[in-house]
Amino acid sequence: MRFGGVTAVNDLTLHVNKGQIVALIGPNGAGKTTAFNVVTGVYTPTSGKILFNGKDITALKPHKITQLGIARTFQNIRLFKELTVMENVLIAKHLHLKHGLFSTALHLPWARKEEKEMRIECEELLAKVGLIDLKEEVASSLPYGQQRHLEIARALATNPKLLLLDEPAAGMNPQETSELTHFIKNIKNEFDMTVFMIEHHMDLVMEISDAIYVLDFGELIAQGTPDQIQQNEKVIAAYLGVEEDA
Ligand SMILES: Nc1ncnc2c1ncn2[C@@H]1O[C@H](COP(=O)(O)OP(=O)(O)OP(=O)(O)O)[C@@H](O)[C@H]1O
Repeated sequence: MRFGGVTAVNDLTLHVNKGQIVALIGPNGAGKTTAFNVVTGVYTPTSGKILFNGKDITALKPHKITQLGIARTFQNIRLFKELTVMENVLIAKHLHLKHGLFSTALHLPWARKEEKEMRIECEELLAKVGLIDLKEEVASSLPYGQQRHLEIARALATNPKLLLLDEPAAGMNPQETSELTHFIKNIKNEFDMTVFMIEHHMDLVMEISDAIYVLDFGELIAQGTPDQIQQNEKVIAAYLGVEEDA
């Protein structure tokens, strides 16, 4: 992926296998978010291909890619802060509603039925992720860690097969990071989910990843299991030697 004269990601080949948690790590500016943006259709790669379940999804529009089963969260929290936990998840669910928000607003009978079914599905989702007791709380009133959990729950409301998490532990203290680690593990099991994440918190990455890819200046410098990555000298030099969250 080039931006004018800048090659943000160069010659990256990366596989995320079904049922795995795969992490993409690397120093600031290494090209991680650009890689996510290419996968989710925000950018069309200058060259190369993105395959999802064997289908070429290169250059599809973001909403089309979401419909095919890829959901994502962002580095910064993007909740509807004044809406409740339930409403935040319901809005995401509407993306998949056949009749759309307009017919729901008109209270057409088939829209009402679908709305009711959606509410049930959202309640089931919130129960699975441990947020059901907070469903009527306003999003901004939740502690930071739970706002992050809600963002992930909202991404799950589109029934993805693959979940992309862009620095889910950004700004978290060790306690919140540890809770997030359990949260992601739980999601993987509850939803039989495949997870591809960018993360700087090495405790989290090393504990839950099946495979890790390391980018530096847009180039892949290493890939392997957490043990292999921890011992890789190129990685230590490029990344693990620098302070986390730098
Ligand atoms: N839209 C854009 N236009 C021009 N250059 C861009 C654009 N997006 C990213 N870049 C450049 O691409 C390179 C990679 O940036 P990117 O944000 O992908 O890195 P990153 O690894 O996600 O960093 P961070 O950990 O800070 O989020 C940087 O040099 C950045 O300035």
